[in-house]
Amino acid sequence: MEEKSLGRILVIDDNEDILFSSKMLLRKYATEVVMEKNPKKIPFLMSNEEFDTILLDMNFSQDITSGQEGFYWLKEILKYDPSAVVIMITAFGDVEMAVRALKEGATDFVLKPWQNEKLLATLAAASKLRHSLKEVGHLKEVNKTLSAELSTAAPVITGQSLPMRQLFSLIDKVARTDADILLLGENGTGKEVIARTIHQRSTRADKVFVTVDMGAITESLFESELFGHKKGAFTDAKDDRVGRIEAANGGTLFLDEIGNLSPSLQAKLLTVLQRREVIRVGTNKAIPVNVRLICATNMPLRDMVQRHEFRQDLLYRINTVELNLPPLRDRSDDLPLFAEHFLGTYARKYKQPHKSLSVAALQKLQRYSWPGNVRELQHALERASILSDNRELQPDDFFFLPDEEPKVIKETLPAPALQNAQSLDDMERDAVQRAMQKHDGNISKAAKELGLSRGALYRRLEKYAL
Ligand SMILES: Nc1ncnc2c1ncn2[C@@H]1O[C@H](COP(=O)(O)OP(=O)(O)OP(=O)(O)O)[C@@H](O)[C@H]1O
Repeated sequence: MEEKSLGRILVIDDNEDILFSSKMLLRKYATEVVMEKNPKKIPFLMSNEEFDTILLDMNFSQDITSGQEGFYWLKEILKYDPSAVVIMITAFGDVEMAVRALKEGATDFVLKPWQNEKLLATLAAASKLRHSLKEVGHLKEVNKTLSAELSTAAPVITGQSLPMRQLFSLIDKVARTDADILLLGENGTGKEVIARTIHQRSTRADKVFVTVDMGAITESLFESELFGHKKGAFTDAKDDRVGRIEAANGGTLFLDEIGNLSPSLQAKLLTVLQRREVIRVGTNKAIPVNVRLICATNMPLRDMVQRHEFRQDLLYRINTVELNLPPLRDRSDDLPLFAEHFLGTYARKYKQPHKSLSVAALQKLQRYSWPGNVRELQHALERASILSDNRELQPDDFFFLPDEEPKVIKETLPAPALQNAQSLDDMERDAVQRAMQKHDGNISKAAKELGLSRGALYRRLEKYAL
């Protein structure tokens, strides 16, 4: 055993010989050994100090062997520190009493006179347990803090556009069902925000929400990150490690950018999801896991299945319910709400008066195509909040790069036409008209052929009065 690895130990026994011999044995392995003859000092000690392990005698009064005092003090200790690790000392080898002590919250027991090796082994196991209990306590705290932060600092905006109202009514239906969910949508549409909202509205709300960015995990670290590993399983495995899937046990596992997984990693993930158990690298023990799965991607998974880039069986495994997050340009009715919310956030952040949007500025924002969606809107509003002196933000407070020209039109433009702006418009009008005729007025199909979003096509139809 490593020196000082047992942390702080408290020994409570009315027998001075026991106190002395335990101190002699433990001082090498503990950072400190505190000895106490009088159990009545326990409340004082427990409210002022923290101990990693406590060795507690069962019987304090001479000739009394019922263990009642030991049980009483055990309860007292656990009142002060519910995750205290207490080892009972008993001289009588009374199995019934030891079993009762374990039931009442003791971690283990040792018999007097003890063998040093046995006592050290018991303490080593106890110290590991204490370490894990503290870690779990810490993680719970972190999780609580994060959930509290999330619900206060970043409320989800429901939006008032039709697509968002439809989306939230679906969310309310599925959130409490535990069904696995696939979120599809362009970058910045709020997939992660929605995943957290589903978790918060689910029966697992008080459990963990664990995110894994599949796009950021390298092939070599995948198994260790997701499934965990045993100390020594590979060169860099210095400690045992819990994988993200196991860490999410009982809660929600959010796999972001699932479309970025290589085929071999897709196969590994599928196996784990089907079996609902993980095996840490370097072990062969299967650990059952109960997680609610939410996956997200901005990639066209169905097209990828056609092209054999994404496994069909994995798609079926993750898409029990599919939710599509519409791009911001298709829900311009939500812009005023988002703007109001983010302008409020930045006013508080930069300690400024709450700015608003002029009608003209709002119109400019509603005409723009927002390729970066809500994230881009957020940045545009933050920039304008910082740079503009206007209380009411004006169109000039927002700068956008011109909309990308639709791909099909670009490809078919004959070179000479570029000299004349008028004919460029004509050509765009022609292309839009042809696409609409070809698809019998079906906006989605025409937009797809032109490489435009539905919103961008609507604007062009309006512009050319088609
Ligand atoms: N409905 C919403 N309510 C509040 N904030 C939102 C909403 N939708 C998006 N946002 C904000 O927009 C930004 C982008 O959201 P989020 O990260 O959830 O998008 P994403 O679709 O997961 O993006 P990516 O695909 O790039 O990971 C975040 O800062 C988020 O707070």
